[in-house]
Amino acid sequence: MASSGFSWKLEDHPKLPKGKIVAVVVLDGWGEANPDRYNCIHVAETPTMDSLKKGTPEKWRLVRAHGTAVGLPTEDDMGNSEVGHNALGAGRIYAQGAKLVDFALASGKIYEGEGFKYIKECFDTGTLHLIGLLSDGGVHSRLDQLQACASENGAKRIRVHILTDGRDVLDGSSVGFVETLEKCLSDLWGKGVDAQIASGGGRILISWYELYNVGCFLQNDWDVVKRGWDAHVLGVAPYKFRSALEAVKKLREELKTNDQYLPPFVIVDESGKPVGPIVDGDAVVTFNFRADRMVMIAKALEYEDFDKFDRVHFPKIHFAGMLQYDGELKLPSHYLVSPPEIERTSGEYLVHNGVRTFACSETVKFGHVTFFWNGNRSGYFNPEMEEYVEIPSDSGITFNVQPKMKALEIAEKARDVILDRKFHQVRVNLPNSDMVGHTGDIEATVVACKAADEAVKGRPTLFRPTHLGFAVDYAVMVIEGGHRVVTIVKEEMILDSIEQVGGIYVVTADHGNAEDMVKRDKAGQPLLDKNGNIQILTSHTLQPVPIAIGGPGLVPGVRFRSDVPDGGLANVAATVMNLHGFEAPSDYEPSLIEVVNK
Ligand SMILES: O=C(O)[C@H](O)COP(=O)(O)O
Ligand SMILES: [Mn+2]
Ligand SMILES: [Mn+2]
Repeated sequence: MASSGFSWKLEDHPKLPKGKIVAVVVLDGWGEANPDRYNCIHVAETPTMDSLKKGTPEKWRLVRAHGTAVGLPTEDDMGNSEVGHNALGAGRIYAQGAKLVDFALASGKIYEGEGFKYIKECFDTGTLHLIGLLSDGGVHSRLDQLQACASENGAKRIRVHILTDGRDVLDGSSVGFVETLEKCLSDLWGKGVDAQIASGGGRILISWYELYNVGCFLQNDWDVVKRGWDAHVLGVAPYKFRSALEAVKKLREELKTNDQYLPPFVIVDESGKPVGPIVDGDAVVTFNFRADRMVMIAKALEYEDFDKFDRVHFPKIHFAGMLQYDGELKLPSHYLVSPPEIERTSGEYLVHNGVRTFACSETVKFGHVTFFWNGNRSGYFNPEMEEYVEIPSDSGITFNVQPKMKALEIAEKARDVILDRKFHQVRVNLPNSDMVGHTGDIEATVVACKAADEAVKGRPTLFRPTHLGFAVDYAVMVIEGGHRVVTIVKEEMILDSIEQVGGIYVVTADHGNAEDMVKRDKAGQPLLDKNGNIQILTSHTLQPVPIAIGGPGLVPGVRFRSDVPDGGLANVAATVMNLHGFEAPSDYEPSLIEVVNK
């Protein structure tokens, strides 16, 4: 590094001071869209975010959070947490997994790589198994890429193990995807390839997150992965069908469940035998390009020593990921396409320049605000300068049941850390609008948006005198009618504490979700299904997201520039570096702010 003249040292910003406490708040799945009844952010009471918007255009603006602005193939690609947090933290736009796989397939390079050669060694005598999310959502995987991988690769026997989506795509779309895939596999029969779907189940029931290990408490649901293992690898599941189409149709109808939550099933032959368990000598490819829902199953498929659950049988296979999912762990060790090499992220620079950083979210978004933020890198850059805290998420429920999730706990943690003044950057992700938006429950999503908004700033709450013991520091006594005494306890949250320490805040989001909960036609009108019901949109959106800056530590004259109208999430890193008193590296996307004389 030194010989190339590279240095981690950042230039001082000519006008902005160092040492301010900067709160960076990411509202997950919080976009800006026209106000109507399906815009849960609009319907919810969100006084904090509404008041920030009043700072338009100097202190509040919109930034692009989808498509090419975050390294996705086209402008029809919605944003997602991985690419959104990558852009926020890395300050540059990297071609992301979806795009890299497209390139590799189009150029044929995928078949020349080490990963493909490795799995090909099994093709003469073994089966090629493809495991992943059956979807055209483009967030974790894409159906057209799966089809391309299944076709003309030289394998003589192929078994596909599907996870049905219903989250990045409409619920019920699994049926059409299975039809398309079955057609593609039956075309292969014509070419002498024995190809069929062998097992499946809903993505939430058999694939789960790994949350990246920084030595904190990790809450991974290995039972969920075991259900996937049993179905895909052992061929054991509570439901058996002769075809995948029958499976998804019947399970949806009979259990009244949706694609996300279909129980595990296996496909059996006429004698009731599973058609595609994974056995010694087989090749396995997990075809998701995105890591988080594949890392745990990848560990189970790869590690000789494994104690998370009883695998019953650990077949000797050649296993490759579509991408390498964790560069630190080198997991999997074989992969078809190299992942984006995201380096010199803002987090790493800031730590090298003396900025102490704290990051926090609850389990379901903890990896987003750490691993994804840091360019898909697990662990600390410097444990002496950083602390990452994971608040355990509720488990075993869908988040519409508890839409407030852990927003308050995350905000309280951030508040305490800000008031402690030990860290310069306090970064949080508030998951509510995204996680509850994904359930498609509009009423619960409204509650979720309100909860996230309250966590950003704080809320006044009425308590009777008997409750005076609680948070009394922030209490205000109010005399009503000369008799009744009511105590208004101000629950202080992130922006209040920034106010107290003279700090700065940056409030933004990683992509849209809760601001639009209905599928629309080209004119923007809600689409109805054949029964006249609106089609609920559980996915992210193509909408831009807000970014607001403020706080007493902001030098007068700081405002959003007007010459970066197309600014996107990747412009946020340079902005935050400026607010810490540094110029961003020259190859970063430009900062969104300027300082004018006041
Ligand atoms: O995995 C999921 O939950 C969704 O497909 C994407 O959501 P995220 O990008 O917000 O994590
Ligand atoms: Mn997200
Ligand atoms: Mn999401």
